[in-house]
Amino acid sequence: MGGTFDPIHHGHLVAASEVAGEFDLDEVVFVPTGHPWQKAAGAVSPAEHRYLMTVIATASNPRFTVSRVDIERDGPTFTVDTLRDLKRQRPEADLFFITGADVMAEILTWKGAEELWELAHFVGVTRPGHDLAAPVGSSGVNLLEVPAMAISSTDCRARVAQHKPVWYLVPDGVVQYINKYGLYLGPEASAEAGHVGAYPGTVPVEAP
Ligand SMILES: Nc1ncnc2c1ncn2[C@@H]1O[C@H](COP(=O)(O)OP(=O)(O)OP(=O)(O)O)[C@@H](O)[C@H]1O
Ligand SMILES: O=C(O)c1ccc[n+]([C@@H]2O[C@H](COP(=O)([O-])O)[C@@H](O)[C@H]2O)c1
Repeated sequence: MGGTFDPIHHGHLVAASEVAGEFDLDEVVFVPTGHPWQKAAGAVSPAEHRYLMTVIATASNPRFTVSRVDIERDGPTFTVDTLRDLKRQRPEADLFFITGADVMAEILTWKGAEELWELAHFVGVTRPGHDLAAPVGSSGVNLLEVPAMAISSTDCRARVAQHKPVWYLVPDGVVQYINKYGLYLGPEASAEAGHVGAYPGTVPVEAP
């Protein structure tokens, strides 16, 4: 499952768990993006924070792992590269790529979209507020209804910035990580609050 995970939340985890159960997957690899070029013109937290929050969130599930392939590759993150890297690392694996309905609707705009269907089975899951459909011209795409989790990373970031709780929207360890590093407060509020490790700023998203 690829994502920016800024931060990872229970919508991601429920989607991954449901797909793993439905398709009897041996492993779900969470792949935090390096440079998510289609994210809104704003900014994305440093990859190491997003990676570590993903590790914390998935640590208790023996079938969940986290890959650094996208954060270690320079340049914009393209799923065609992600899938090739994962296939190189696991030549015997039958790959599935999990997306929510919003992302499924965008796949035809991705780099090398026409090749993607041969590299993995795509599984689109329902997400509140979005219609779920297989992209025109795709092949081998599965659609799955999962328990509705009206949670987004955007909303979690906004809640933290407004000093509202994110308990139970994200795993407890992720709440504590966000507080420890003063994420999503903005650099000034974070420094004033004297958080461990100065807030390292944000990384502008660059289009390819
Ligand atoms: N609540 C949810 N239910 C189902 N799928 C989800 C949910 N939230 C995210 N996803 C899916 O998880 C993947 C990674 O999403 P991402 O990390 O961009 O989270 P997000 O909540 O959409 O973030 P943001 O609000 O910053 O855009 C995408 O395929 C997305 O569709
Ligand atoms: O390959 C692309 O061009 C492409 C464009 C946008 C998003 N993706 C992938 O879609 C997944 C979800 O991305 P995001 O930005 O919604 O967190 C993640 O794995 C991204 O790398 C991929």
